[in-house]
Amino acid sequence: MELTTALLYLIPTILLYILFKPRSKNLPPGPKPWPIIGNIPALFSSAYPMHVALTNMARTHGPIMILWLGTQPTAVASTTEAAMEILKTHDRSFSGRAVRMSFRLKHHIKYSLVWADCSEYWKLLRKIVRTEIFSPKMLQVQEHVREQKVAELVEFLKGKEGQVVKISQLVFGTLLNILGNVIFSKDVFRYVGADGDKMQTLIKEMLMIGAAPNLAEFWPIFEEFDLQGLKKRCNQRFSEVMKMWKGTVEERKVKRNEEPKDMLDVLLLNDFNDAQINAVFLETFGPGSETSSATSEWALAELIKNPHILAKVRQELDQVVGKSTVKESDLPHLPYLQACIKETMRLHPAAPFLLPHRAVETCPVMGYTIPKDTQVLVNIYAIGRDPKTWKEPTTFKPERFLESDVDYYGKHFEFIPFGAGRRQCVGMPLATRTIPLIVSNLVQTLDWSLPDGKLPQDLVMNESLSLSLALDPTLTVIPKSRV
Ligand code: HEM
Repeated sequence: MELTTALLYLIPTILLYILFKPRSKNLPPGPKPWPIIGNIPALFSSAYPMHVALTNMARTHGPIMILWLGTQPTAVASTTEAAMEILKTHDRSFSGRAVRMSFRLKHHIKYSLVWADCSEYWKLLRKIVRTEIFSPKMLQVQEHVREQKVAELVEFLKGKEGQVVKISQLVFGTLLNILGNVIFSKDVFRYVGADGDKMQTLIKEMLMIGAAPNLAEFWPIFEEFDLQGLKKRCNQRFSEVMKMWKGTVEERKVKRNEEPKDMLDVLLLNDFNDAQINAVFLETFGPGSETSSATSEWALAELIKNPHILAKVRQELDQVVGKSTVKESDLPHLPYLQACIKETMRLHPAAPFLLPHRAVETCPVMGYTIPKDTQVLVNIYAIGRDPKTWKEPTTFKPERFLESDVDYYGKHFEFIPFGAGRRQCVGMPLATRTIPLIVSNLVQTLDWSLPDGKLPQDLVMNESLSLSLALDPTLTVIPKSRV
């Protein structure tokens, strides 16, 4: 019945599309689209994952190109200059979000930080997050908790000596615990025991569902039918995950901390209601965990694959930290480690297209016209591997960051793993502490070998793109305590 109704909508839409196909002038170049389906076949039937397919297409069509995903125009920026025009010169015009259909949940989207346009509420939320939740003071208050969570990970791994472990799963759990403590001062992941990873499963499933291609994104006419059931499945996970923290929120409403100690205290102090609190929690657990764990996994994989670089990291740790455990306060004194993390983010950006932007008004870019409501992707994967900017672009070479002042804060458009401008990642101050802390502790205290007697050079570094740009297959390693 639903399908029949959908077809009744679709047929007139196709006819209208053929008759009144948008013929905006001066669009950027791009591959020739098919009627109705646009460039979907070129993109999804390619032998390469989407980020590589788009990088290859840009070689033919140039720094800014346009593709039609079904009936929806998508502009893709693939050079430093194009990124700068979008995120700096015309930052306001491109500050909208192209909202993933599966995330358009009734009680969520209204209060979303990630998916809202730059409304007054969005501005307030960002201000609170920046100045009260990830402020230098609050980050310092919680520093010892993050160090403790990383120490627990290391202890667990020491107990797994000689056994094969999937590192990303454990790092993801550690990050959920770090975030759980940022959010409401509680762990949400247990290394052992039934249901210890329930939150992890729900968050991953939600992100996976959200990242899956949704027909309604290509043909918005299908939105209300939810033909693939993606929105419904996402909503179910959201309801379940909310139940996991409901008790904590209710308890805190009754018994408040005098001084704000975590995100929940801050939100209650600012009179946030339950729906607002749920949205903020979800959007901290979601983007915070997956991106940081993918980056930590890539960094460890690169260090294992490049033993001479790992040796330099350990030498720096020996000199700066000696026999003590690496603390967050050591991180500013470990430039080589920091260079390794930057090099990881250049080669393997967790969000290779940032999050999808949207033109809130028609705007020029590099002499072309981007029509209002076009989805805009900034291909930082292509930018990070552009041979015009980077020597030996596909080689893992941390030294390049020691020799330059290029940093990830959003001023150097050739390297923007956290984005730039008004939609830049709000979690950057946390991520830039947590990831080097995890990676340095893992290599300081443990030696790593590969299963089945494989040598470092045998490590396969294939990428897959779903929730984020992930190592595929995931890194399986055997830990051994270092003496
Ligand atoms: C390696 C770690 C991380 C990376 C690479 C990363 C990357 C990004 C990127 C590329 C964006 C979109 C920027 C744009 O569209 O222009 C973003 C947005 C965002 N990130 Fe992160 N992120 C990381 C960690 C975190 C953490 C730890 C949190 C929170 C705890 C977080 C929360 C957010 C939020 C809420 C947004 C949406 C901001 C907005 O639209 O206004 N991220 N992040």
